[in-house]
Amino acid sequence: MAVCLEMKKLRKVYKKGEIDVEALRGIDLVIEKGEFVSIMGPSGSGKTTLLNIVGCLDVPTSGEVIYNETPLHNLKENELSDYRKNNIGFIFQSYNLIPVLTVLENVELPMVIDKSLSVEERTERAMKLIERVGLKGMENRYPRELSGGQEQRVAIARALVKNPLVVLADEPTANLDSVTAEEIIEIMRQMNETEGTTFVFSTHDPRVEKHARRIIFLQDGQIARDERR
Ligand SMILES: Nc1ncnc2c1ncn2[C@@H]1O[C@H](COP(=O)(O)OP(=O)(O)OP(=O)(O)O)[C@@H](O)[C@H]1O
Repeated sequence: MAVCLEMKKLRKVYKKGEIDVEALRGIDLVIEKGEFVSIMGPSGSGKTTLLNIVGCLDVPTSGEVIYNETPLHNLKENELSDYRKNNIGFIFQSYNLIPVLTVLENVELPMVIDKSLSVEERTERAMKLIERVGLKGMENRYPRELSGGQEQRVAIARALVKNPLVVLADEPTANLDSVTAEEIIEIMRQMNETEGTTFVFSTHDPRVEKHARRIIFLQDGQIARDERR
């Protein structure tokens, strides 16, 4: 299997006044292409910090993140932001859709700055994903006209629209009821199987856990267990 993403001796220390908070204390982890990985652990164990660093939204205090043989620490700030836009899809617990844009426009958004695609190609690709996440016929609705589960489906379509190397999801089901939470994970799983997209998501939720193929348990900023199923 080809390596998608590698973390080497990752450390993150937050300064809180006089106090240093060690959020990550030496994470070594290899994630292969096509994996479906859940990061679990108690509140404060470092899940969000880890996803933020892997997603180029924050930088580690020390250690390395290497994507597909690209070491992120060699990139300048603007290069890092380009790398993120082109290679990483995000799904957030609060969906983060743009309220004044329709479902179709939200899904098209990551492609708008990409001049290599025509308007027709963008629309076609977005519509295909909207259908794949089960929202055909809802493309002209606004986020306020959708349920939480439907909003998260839009977010999944948006995260996938540029064929990213990896999709990172920080507690994607935190605001959903249990049936909807399982549906959302099931859609992510189908995308993982059919498109081969690598997914890394954090969760507290045991209902979600059972769908993961690999579970990394964090405890106090370290990997306590790494289970494959
Ligand atoms: N910006 C920050 N400044 C200072 N400390 C922070 C900051 N962000 C996180 N921390 C601390 O780092 C540690 C790890 O936090 P993190 O949010 O990564 O944990 P988590 O596992 O995602 O928690 P939760 O499940 O509650 O979201 C915690 O002790 C937290 O208080």
